[in-house]
Amino acid sequence: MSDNEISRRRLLGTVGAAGATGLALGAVGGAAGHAVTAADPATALATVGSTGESFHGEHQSGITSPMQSHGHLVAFDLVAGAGRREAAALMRRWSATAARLMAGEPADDDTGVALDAGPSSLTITFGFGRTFFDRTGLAAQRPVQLDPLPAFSGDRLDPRRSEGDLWVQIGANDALVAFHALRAVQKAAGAAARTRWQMTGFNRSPGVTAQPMTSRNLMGQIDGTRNPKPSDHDFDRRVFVPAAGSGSGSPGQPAWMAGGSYAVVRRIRMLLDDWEKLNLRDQELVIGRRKSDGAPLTGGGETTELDLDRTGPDGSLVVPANAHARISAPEQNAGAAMLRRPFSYHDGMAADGTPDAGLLFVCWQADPLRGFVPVQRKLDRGDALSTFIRHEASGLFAVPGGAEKGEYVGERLLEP
Ligand SMILES: C=CC1=C(C)c2cc3[nH]c(cc4nc(cc5[nH]c(cc1n2)c(C)c5CCC(=O)O)C(CCC(=O)O)=C4C)c(C)c3C=C
Ligand SMILES: [Fe+2]
Repeated sequence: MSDNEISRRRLLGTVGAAGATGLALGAVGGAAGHAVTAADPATALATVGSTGESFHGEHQSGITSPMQSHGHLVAFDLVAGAGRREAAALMRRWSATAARLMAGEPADDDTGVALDAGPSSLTITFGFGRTFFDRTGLAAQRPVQLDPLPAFSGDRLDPRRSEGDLWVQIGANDALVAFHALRAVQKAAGAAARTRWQMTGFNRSPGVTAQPMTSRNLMGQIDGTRNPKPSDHDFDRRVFVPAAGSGSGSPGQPAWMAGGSYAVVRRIRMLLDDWEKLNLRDQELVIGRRKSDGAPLTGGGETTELDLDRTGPDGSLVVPANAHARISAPEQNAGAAMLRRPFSYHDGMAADGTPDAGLLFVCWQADPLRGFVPVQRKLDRGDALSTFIRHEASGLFAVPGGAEKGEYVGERLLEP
């Protein structure tokens, strides 16, 4: 064991105590304005570093886990000649790597990038794309839910940054921990799979607002208010595939998907130069909610229901007919709903000089035909927001249930 590993483990030994006592965030990182070195007096690990998510469980982590400040989405294709055996070995390696990193332990042949940091709420989530099943001879096991998404009129999709045999979502509350996990996953792919595309995103850092609050996107809106909540009576039914025979299931789901979910991934560019030219009132009419606090234009606070029938003194609807929050509401889409868990992205400047920035939109549902598809169909026809966004890449992935101890993710598909 190297000295670095020893010091990392020593540091991790403080994790339990730090987490339990709930350290003041003021202790993080030492004084501002000078570089903090190892010679400075030690402080225990801050809550943000010491918090960890569990790799094992009924569902994979990274679906209902709190949104993290740093993320990587990466798709892989199996190499020519790699089939079911190689895919099973790959999922075994990836699961072992994820379990270690999420516990704050180093990977095999560790790069050292995350040494000294705690788990930092790292999650690593694995999914299978439609093409995975033909490549591995498992076409009979492919869920119909992975049938291609319909083409939408506003789509400007780049196939080189879309789909893929395998998909990995990485999230962490530290940029180095997230990058370290990305490299470890890529390295563990070995000779079996090659990166097809990779995207990097971010959200607010934990602790930067006076109270915990719904995140903002790069248009400045509070985004996520009306997400289904784990405490909702129908949350599990909406988000996760039920076990066969539970009586509550989506039809046609294979047994290996029990406890799993479907991720729709869209890289949605925001046309920020155009958006930022709109005055505040017009920006709020596009969404149907106030920008400052996310409250409906019909009044109340962030969590007050929209009054979709309310008209103003001139007789026009207060929440316009084409407002995004109206068109996407479950009440307008036969109950269709999804759990939105996005990252923002900023990839510098596009060739035309505008910011290449927007939303890595990731949404989770038990069946895309009862979640993303009907809602996007409706948005595609008449959403006021569509003038200011462009869907540039797309992916649909079956994300199996979580692994029990001693099991790897996808084992129920690959070695039933
Ligand atoms: C097909 C699904 C959706 C896409 C694509 C989408 C893109 C998108 N949305 C925002 C900003 C906001 N969306 C809000 C609400 C909202 N959006 C969707 C679906 C998609 N959005 C749903 C299902 C909902 C909830 C509707 C409801 O339950 O009533 C909001 C309002 C606040 C909130 O509830 O989260 C904002 C703001 C952007 C910027 C965007 C693409 C870049
Ligand atoms: Fe939305």
